[in-house]
Amino acid sequence: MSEKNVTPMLAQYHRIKNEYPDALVLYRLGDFYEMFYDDAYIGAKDLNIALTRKKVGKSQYIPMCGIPYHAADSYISRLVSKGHKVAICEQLEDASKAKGIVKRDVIRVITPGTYFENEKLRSALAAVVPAGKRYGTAYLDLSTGEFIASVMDYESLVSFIGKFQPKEVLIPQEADMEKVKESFRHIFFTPVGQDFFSEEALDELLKFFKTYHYSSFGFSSEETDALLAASALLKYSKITQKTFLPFISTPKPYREDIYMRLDYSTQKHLEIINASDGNLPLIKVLDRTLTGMGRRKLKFFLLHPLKNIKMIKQRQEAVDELVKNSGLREKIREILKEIFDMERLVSKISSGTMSPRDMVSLRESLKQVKKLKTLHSDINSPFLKEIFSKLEDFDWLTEKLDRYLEDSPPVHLKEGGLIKKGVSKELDELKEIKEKGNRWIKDYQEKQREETGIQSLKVGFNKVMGYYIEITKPNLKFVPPHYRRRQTLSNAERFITDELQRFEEKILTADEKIKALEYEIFMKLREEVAFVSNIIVETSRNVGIIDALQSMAEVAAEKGWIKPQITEDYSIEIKEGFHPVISETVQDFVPNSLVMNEKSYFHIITGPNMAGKSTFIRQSALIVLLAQTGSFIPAREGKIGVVDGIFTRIGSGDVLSKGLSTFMVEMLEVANILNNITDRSFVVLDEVGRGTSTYDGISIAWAVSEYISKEKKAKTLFATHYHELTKLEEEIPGVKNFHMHIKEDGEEIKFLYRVSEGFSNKSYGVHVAKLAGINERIIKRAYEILYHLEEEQESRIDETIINLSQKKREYLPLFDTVQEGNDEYSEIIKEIEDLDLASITPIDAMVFLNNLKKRIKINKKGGI
Ligand SMILES: Nc1ncnc2c1ncn2[C@@H]1O[C@H](COP(=O)(O)OP(=O)(O)OP(=O)(O)O)[C@@H](O)[C@H]1O
Repeated sequence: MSEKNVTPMLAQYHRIKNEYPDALVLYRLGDFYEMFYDDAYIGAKDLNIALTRKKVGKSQYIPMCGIPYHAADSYISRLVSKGHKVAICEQLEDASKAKGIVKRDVIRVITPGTYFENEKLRSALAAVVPAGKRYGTAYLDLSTGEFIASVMDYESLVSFIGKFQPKEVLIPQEADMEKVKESFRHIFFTPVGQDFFSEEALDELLKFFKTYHYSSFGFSSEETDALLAASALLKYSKITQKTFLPFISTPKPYREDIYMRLDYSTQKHLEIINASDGNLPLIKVLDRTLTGMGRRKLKFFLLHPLKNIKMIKQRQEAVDELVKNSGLREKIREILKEIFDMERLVSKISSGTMSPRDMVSLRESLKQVKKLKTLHSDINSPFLKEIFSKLEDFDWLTEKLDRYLEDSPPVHLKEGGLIKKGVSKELDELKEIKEKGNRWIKDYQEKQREETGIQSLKVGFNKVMGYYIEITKPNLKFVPPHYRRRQTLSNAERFITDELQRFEEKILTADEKIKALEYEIFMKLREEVAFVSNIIVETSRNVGIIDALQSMAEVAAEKGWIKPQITEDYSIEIKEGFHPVISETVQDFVPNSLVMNEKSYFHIITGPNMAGKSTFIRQSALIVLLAQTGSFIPAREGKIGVVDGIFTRIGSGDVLSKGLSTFMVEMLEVANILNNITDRSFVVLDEVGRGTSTYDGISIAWAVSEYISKEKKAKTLFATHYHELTKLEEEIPGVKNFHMHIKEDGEEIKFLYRVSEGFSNKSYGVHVAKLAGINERIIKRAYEILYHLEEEQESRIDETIINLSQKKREYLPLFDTVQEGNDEYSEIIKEIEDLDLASITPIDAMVFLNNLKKRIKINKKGGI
């Protein structure tokens, strides 16, 4: 259709759509939001609604689909969760009063990361900008105003995104972020122009927070890339929110150096926040929080265990006091129950979505905070005391809100019924007029009858005429001169007086005026609250900390967990520890102990399938993790030498990215562990090498164990079915063998779930197959094959290992064949020397190695 031929409405639509080519435009038409053209096809398909057509000329039609205005929220969230941007195009004037086409424009663009008011979607935004070998990274949650930024390496970036799980990540258009995208297929990556990450955007950020220099946020000059990412987030939020931006805290530096390393695969393997089918995640067992702020804080604590011993002890003391003083804990819990999600409420203030009911919720929450504050004097632990003392008193505000706001106002702002009597004289008068309108008319009628002596005089009302005084024809001679004629009927005449007219004006407009005036007063009140939103948010975050700490205490008290001793030592000692999650569901869970020190730090754990190996190694990692969050631990006694990170390689897990085999993922994770561990790390390996042939698997498992135990000396628990590995104990002093105890009774075996010293050289895999119900004949045949294989294999592998152990191990035997002095040799050595291990990613390391191997092969053949 040519531009000339389009209807005015369609011309308006095209103008708007041209401004938002990458968004689905929801065009408001009466009670519907309509989508046209390609948007209609997408909308109809993704929302599973009917695709219709709209007549736009004499005989022309365009594709259309629509959603009802009153149910728009659920449709929009479905579109957004599929990764669409949605531009909401509203009518900006009353259609009945508009001359010509109704004015319309986009009032907001909703994207996966900015739909902050939709609780189900849990929208949050991040931005990443490459900065040399590192990344400027920022995160903004518009529903709470939380805003953090940092500069980090690739591994930390992946871990950061894994912890915060933003729904949408802004990246510079030209940046190659394929690797990150591969790891997070459920997150939407939105490329934006370089201007989002520019000096100008940074200036805008500083202006927005009314400061001249970023140092006032606590950032150093080395962290400007973090601020560029933060600037992109602010710019994007402003552009998408258009009119109302929710409350945003000043950006705060995210200091990863105070937290232990917890990479993304470890977060997943340990099932801290989410668990695979049917399992409970750790947080479900630990969550006794009573507020939204507390829930978020607890999640943060669990994903950010501390490294700093002083900070751990501070938190521990707080939890300890709350465990011991159950009266205090109960008082705190009673108060917390009455506190709403203040952070979320405050964020609504500046976005204009705060309803009068929200305001009442905020008022009631602030009153509870005051109650909480009074408990300050009952507290001894310095950390907890400090947090309580930071709670602000909002008496002036709650008193004002009490005076102003009705106790149960309606949800909608423009319905009236929000403001109490005594706030505004004008409002009170208006309300009185409205309330007393009928009474006044009766009185007025009485007064007129008396004054005129006409007993049949009536004061009436109709929509066309308004108020009138009706006098029958015979009485017309008694009508006083100030009555003005309005209408003549067959047997009566209708009049109006100045007084009645004034009343009419008042009463007819009173209702509208009341609503408008109440709205105005409410908006002023909201502005006042907005003015102190920073302090309210600060207070509500402290409420969150109190809630998270009491939750830890509640769990510890209820389950009889103990306070571990936290030390600077290398050693870890856990007496009778149990798995915090599995022990909840398994009856008679068998506790197990773990002692690791300089003499025994690499534990190889063997044992049959189903004997409890995985459970034991995971429980140990979880206990260390819990201890370093400041929590109590599920054990009889515990002494934890602080670790700098927990690294796990467990099971096949879910495949990080499509296109990579399970074995490749396994090796990537192992490579990451080997690159990043130190002697202070805690490593958990479950069946490394399982995903390939037995010989390859054993060789890799052997070499990895040797490297970790000899070179890195990281405390490691390695569960394996490769019994050959138990020979490492003879070679490396810190390596010790353990096995899962079982009881054999003829053909039957019984799992005791007890970890004992020494090794077990049987897998009982066929036995487990039998337990699973596999046909007796197949089981018999499997035993036959097994005996045969065992005899053959044992002699071969043993021989190899004995030979190997007598030979000095070289980690780069590949170069034996490349002669020194050879150019290729020097080049290869130089490339290895130049390689920055701290910044190379596992996948790049694999590619690099592969390349070297190829070149060496060629060299061997006499090539080059
Ligand atoms: N300490 C324990 N006390 C009681 N039951 C336990 C204990 N540890 C494990 N179990 C039970 O045994 C089951 C199997 O445990 P787990 O997966 O740890 O065995 P595994 O040795 O790692 O097996 P596989 O080698 O086949 O992976 C658990 O799901 C649990 O029901």
